[in-house]
Amino acid sequence: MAWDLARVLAHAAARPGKAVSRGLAEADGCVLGTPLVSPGAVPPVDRAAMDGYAVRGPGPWRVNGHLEAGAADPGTLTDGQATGIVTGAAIPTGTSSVVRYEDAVVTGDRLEGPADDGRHIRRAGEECQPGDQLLPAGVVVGPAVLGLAATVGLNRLTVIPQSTVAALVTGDELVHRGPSGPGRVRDAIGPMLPGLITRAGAQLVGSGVRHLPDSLDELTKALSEMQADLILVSGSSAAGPADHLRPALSSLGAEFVVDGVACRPGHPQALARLADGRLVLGLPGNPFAALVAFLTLGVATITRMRGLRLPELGHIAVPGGVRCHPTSTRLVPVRLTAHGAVPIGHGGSAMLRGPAVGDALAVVAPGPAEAIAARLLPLDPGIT
Ligand SMILES: Nc1nc2c(c(=O)[nH]1)N[C@H]1C(S)=C(S)[C@@H](COP(=O)(O)OP(=O)(O)OC[C@H]3O[C@@H](n4cnc5c(N)ncnc54)[C@H](O)[C@@H]3O)O[C@H]1N2
Ligand code: MOO
Repeated sequence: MAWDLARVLAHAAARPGKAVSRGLAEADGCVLGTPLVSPGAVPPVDRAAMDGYAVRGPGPWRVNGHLEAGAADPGTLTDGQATGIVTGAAIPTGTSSVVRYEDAVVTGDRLEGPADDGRHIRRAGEECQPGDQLLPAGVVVGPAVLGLAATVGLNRLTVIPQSTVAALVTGDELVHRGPSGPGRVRDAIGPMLPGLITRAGAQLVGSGVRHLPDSLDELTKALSEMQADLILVSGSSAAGPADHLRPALSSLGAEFVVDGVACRPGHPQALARLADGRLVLGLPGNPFAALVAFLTLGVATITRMRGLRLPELGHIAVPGGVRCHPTSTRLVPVRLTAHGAVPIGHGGSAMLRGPAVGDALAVVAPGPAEAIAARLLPLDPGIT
């Protein structure tokens, strides 16, 4: 299956989560399920934009007191009156201007200074009016959205919650500390998965990445038991005697959405749906191939679960050219420069050196010779 089609099918196969109401702190990283509408005006009243004196009419003025930031009733000024005020405090009724401390000349209770009408005043409703739609549904909730929600007085947001992802790393040869050696391969996929899952906008469930031996029974049991919207399984995607993913999926009656992708690396990746709707993503055991598979099918499914559209990938020039594969899409680690993308090598399917120093992957369409342009797939799935 062509790489682009596999991505689209993976996106279409996932179900968007149902919108729920969440407190602001718990809504971080979720997607707005309904538009963010301001219940009131912001600011609710006219406020001082600078520390100084609220004044009325032309100077000089007589200073009659000082307003604290939390003063509930700022009172009223008459012509020729001034009151000390702090940034953000409600201004007294009748205020025509605020004179900054650094512009003020104070002699006893007499104040002089520049006072253009309306200067240094934040008007009520200047940021928004009651009922204004500030953000549409489908926006990812980040720090600024949380701050905005609080500014307009909201305590909760309606959001599509993060989807849940479980991660299984298989392989009898894998070790999790120290170097590789004869009969030992250091697990390089397990350490990548939590960050990839979180950056993609999902939540790793269980007690983190789970390690399984090459056993059909154990894999089948784990797949039938793990409660998550998406289950990642690395290292049993090919056709060898220890590659149990496809037999396990068959025994569970799973239906394949994608069964192999025409891309290099990562061609054995697969996505299947279990009878109860949970999705299972097979990540090839070669570490760069596993990363490519997560960025291809994993990100597409999580994107849909978040209620988001599959982002279009932008095009970039590859001025030095990059070799095409005749029938498969190539995913090539590149550095981004002012002139375009530059392949950086070390992009073999068992290597992570290229992607670790790269800024992105160039998506090189199949073709007979060399490409001088490609699309860009972010290596950080949090970047769209
Ligand atoms: N007869 C075929 N053999 C292979 C094919 C094929 O189509 N037909 N495809 C090759 C490609 S391409 C890939 S990629 C791998 C996929 O293999 P599996 O997903 O079954 O994974 P393994 O066989 O267990 O491992 C392959 C390779 O990767 C190393 N590995 C596995 N897990 C990890 C890990 N967590 N960290 C680091 N390295 C890992 C493992 O030791 C093997 O060297 O199959 C090819 N063969
Ligand atoms: O295509 Mo495999 O997925 O190269 O390593």
